[in-house]
Amino acid sequence: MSQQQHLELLSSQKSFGGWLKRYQHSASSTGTDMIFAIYLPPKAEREAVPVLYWLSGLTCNDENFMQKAGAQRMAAELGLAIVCPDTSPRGTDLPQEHDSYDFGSGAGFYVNATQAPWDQHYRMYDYVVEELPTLIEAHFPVTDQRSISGHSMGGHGALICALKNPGRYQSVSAFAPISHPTECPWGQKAFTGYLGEDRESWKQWDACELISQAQEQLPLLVDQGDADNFLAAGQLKPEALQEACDHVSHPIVLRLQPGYDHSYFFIASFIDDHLSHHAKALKLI
Ligand SMILES: N[C@@H](CCC(=O)N[C@@H](CSC=O)C(=O)NCC(=O)O)C(=O)O
Repeated sequence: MSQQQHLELLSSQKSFGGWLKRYQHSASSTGTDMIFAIYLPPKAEREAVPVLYWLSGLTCNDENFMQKAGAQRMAAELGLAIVCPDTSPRGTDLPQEHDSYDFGSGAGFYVNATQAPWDQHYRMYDYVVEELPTLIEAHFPVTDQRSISGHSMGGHGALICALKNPGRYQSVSAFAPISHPTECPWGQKAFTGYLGEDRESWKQWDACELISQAQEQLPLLVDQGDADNFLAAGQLKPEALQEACDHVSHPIVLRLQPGYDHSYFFIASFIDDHLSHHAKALKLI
């Protein structure tokens, strides 16, 4: 099992007194090798620390957030580890897998595919919710206190992972999440490919649908730039998330940030607020 798993260290860099490391391992959920990045704050040299899981968006891998969000300084101060998985299995060569940026490689959507040939490998939900935390908690000086956040496709991933797993995360937040994937072009393309034509089956992977059945009301923190081109294109639909929350009185703070786009410049501008949100829930401050 995971305790015996071999982790191959790919790189290691000191950062704000802690360490940023990248590892590769053989993942049973995806049946492929997977790479993840982990930032361990200085405090982890003395005691176990909680973990924030960050799920990135379309076209990303484990590196985008660690290189662009500027989260390490505050994570070091707080004593918070950060783990970034990849956004899809790699190393497979399924039909059309590498043809578009919004489906297949780099676009796993954090679901468990049910449709061939994707169902053999595209099981990113199981990977990020179960396999990766089990591995992280067995190999690193971390506690079982977890939070989750993400951007765009990864914001969708963070929301559904928290909503589907009451008690597993202490807090959740998202930047420009794909809030209502069953009703936007990105989500409809991905869900048709991974989950098939039965739209009823899609609902278990849609945050707006899951809100109404939530057994735990973790307060949602969501930031959205109002100059985000994907907002204008109808891919993100934060208003649907707000409406779904209002309908069942689910707590949400949805902030429309004037002038900000969809990029990591936007994420870097507000990452400290999100880290504070998680640190409070994790009782670090
Ligand atoms: N290439 C595409 C857009 C790709 C893009 O913007 N990806 C975002 C996430 S979008 C939703 O999941 C991203 O995070 N990119 C990586 C980065 O480091 O910025 C196009 O051209 O439209």
